[in-house]
Amino acid sequence: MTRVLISDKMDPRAAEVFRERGVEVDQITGLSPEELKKIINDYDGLAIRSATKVTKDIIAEAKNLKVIGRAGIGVDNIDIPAASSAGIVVMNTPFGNSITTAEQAIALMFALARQIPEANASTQASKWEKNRFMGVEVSGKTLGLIGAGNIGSIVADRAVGLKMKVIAYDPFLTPERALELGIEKADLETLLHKADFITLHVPLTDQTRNILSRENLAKTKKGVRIINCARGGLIDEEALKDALESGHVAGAALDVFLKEPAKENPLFGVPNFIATPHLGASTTEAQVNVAIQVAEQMADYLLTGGVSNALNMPSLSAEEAPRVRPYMALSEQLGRLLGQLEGDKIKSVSIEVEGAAAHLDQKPITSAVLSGLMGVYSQSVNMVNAPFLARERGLDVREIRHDREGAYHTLIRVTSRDDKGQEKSVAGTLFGSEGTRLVEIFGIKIEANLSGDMLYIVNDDAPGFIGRLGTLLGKAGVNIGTFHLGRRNTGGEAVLLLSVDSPVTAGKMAKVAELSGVREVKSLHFL
Ligand SMILES: NC(=O)C1=CN([C@@H]2O[C@H](COP(=O)(O)OP(=O)(O)OC[C@H]3O[C@@H](n4cnc5c(N)ncnc54)[C@H](O)[C@@H]3O)[C@@H](O)[C@H]2O)C=CC1
Ligand SMILES: O=C(O)C(=O)COP(=O)(O)O
Repeated sequence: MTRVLISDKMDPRAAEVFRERGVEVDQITGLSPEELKKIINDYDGLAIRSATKVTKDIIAEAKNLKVIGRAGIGVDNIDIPAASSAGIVVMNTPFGNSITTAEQAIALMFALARQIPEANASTQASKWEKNRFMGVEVSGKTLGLIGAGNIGSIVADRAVGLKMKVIAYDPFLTPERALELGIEKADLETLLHKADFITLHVPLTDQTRNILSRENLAKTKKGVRIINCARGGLIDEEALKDALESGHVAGAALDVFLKEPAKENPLFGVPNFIATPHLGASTTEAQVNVAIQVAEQMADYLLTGGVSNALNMPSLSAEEAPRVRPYMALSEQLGRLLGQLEGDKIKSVSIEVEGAAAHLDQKPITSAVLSGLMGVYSQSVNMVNAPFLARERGLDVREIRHDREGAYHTLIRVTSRDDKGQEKSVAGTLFGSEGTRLVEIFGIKIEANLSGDMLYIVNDDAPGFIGRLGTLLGKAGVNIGTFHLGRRNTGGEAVLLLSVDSPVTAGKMAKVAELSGVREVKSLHFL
């Protein structure tokens, strides 16, 4: 039975969805890394929010884990390279909590502008300090967005509605999109100089870490107010403390901290500072959205192979999966065939799709070819980690799509190139419900099913050979299942692909190799 662990607080609808889909689910929150390590091996899926840290060490113990689902956006608590090399799909829910988080940023902007938390505390302490809490209007002010992706764009939309002027620093924001949002694209320097409010909506990466450094904070306009609902680590907390204390920064509201849970922080107790405990995504609506979505996505993957919102694998919808799966099987076989015949001589590979295959997303096909090719060397290779391992090995991979239809209604051709530039190519098609078929090997037309144990023999195309081979294999007790023959038009060379009932031992292979007329022999295995 497929089993999933939910290791963070999550709306109960996640567990309901898993159960409705026939997936067994345990929800155990607050586990220490050691406790999680001990039990993770029992699960096929792990559903988390931001509290669980899925480190390399945890992944090393997760021998059965196939998918990690993040009910939310940020995946900086997951070691994605480690998951990828272990063949584990990592998926998130990129839109389910965006509105909620954007609303939190706007709420914090108002809280800063009108000092609402302090005014609340003072009033309830019976002080009635009407003169102390003089605020500022946001209307007409400049809001500087650092990051204008999903959340940043929603913040921009709300801020434009509040009659603010919005400028955005985001190298990936196109001028057309900026125009559509009614905002202005700016470089970081300009934004720092002009903004009355700055709000951060970028992921935490090596490029964004400390983006509001001490140096950059010093470049901001005096009296600026800063909001961070994205990730701790984007702002130098010590420098922000100093800037608040000196009055250069008039206020700061942080939902996220360098170290979470933030039980202690240099900013705590500093004037004009507002803190919330990573509540950006915490509304009923957002939590229901992300819980249902993550459970659906994970169940789809575990039960049907459908992939959505994966960060380390191409998407494949549950509806698309049955249509693409036969192509993936064919691609895997072609990759495996080439991998077994050409081995580590392969320096580059090109994957061509033609006919019906050209209308499909090519990414799953490429992943499947690479998974077959690299799977020859390691049993832990799969669709997720194959492209990653190929890159690591320096394998050059090209994808080519032909709209033309040739002799077959659909065709996949895989060509390898060795370091001397020599090309070897295999091609296959799908035959309706009958499944996959190899149709060409190294320039020779053939028709063969690639499955189980097989023998690949290149021999002189001369009378009597097949009889001699049959006799030898018969005497050796090797039962032939299927027999496929192809010949080159020139050069008197033929190719034989035989399926055999059990692997042929090295001793018997040597006897075949000695048979007169044999130029090459190899035993092959397919899944
Ligand atoms: N506080 C909370 O509870 C929540 C926090 N978040 C966080 O909000 C952040 C933004 O989320 P989304 O808008 O959904 O992400 P997104 O991926 O849609 O947008 C991020 C934007 O940042 C831009 N960007 C990337 N690198 C950049 C750089 N070096 N300089 C400037 N811009 C850069 C990208 O081009 C992109 O447009 C993430 O860090 C996410 O983890 C998300 C949900 C809830
Ligand atoms: O979705 C995100 O990136 C968040 O930061 C939300 O975190 P949470 O699920 O509330 O722990």
